[in-house]
Amino acid sequence: MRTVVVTDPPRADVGDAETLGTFGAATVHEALGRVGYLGPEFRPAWPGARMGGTAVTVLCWPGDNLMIHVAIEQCRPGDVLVVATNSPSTDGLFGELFATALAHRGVRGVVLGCGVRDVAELREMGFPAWSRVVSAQGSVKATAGAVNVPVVLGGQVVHPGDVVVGDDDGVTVVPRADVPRALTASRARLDKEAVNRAAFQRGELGLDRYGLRDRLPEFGIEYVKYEEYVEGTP
Ligand SMILES: O=C([O-])CC(=O)C(=O)O
Ligand SMILES: [Mg+2]
Repeated sequence: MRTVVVTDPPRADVGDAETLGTFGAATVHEALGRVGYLGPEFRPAWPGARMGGTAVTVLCWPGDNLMIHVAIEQCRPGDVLVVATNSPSTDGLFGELFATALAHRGVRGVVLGCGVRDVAELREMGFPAWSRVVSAQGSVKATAGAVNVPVVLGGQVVHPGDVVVGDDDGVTVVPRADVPRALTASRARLDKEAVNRAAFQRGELGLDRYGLRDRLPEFGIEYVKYEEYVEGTP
């Protein structure tokens, strides 16, 4: 690995990233074809956190947040800091002091493959943060890593400039080239869900609405009266 800091990488439109943030992690993930989700391990540090921004990526050594200090200078308004470690770590590499510096630069949030700390302060500040764990474990500032190189988090490759969407459901990453498709497909999905929601509010069933009732035999699903079921049960 080269200990490089890549400056000014191309990034997705920050307005588009913000819009995808309002759509949410689940909608964007579904709209793209059920891809890009970092998985259920990535949890918000406080409930209600929501954001969409463009990735500034950081590769740190476990227990060492030197490269976060280096990365902050590279962050521009509308960015999201995405922190990976080059071997698994639960240490609390990031807290409210880093968040203060990022908020000053107009950064919309942070996603950490390791731990976060100062959760109460992050909640009070309203600074969005997602991580695998909460951990008070402190860090050193000793080892070089990289900034704005591709990193892997939750099995997904995150390139600098990709869109990162986070909410209570977790985090979804959208490759920069897929942003136009994500916007169109997410809007279509939200419109479709609005129509379905209205139908469910009227009492319609998904079984009928989605044409599933006629397909029940195909799934091998049969209806059996309770008495028959009990009699047939050994
Ligand atoms: O300083 C650290 O190592 C992380 C932290 O707690 C903060 O950013 O407030
Ligand atoms: Mg702290």
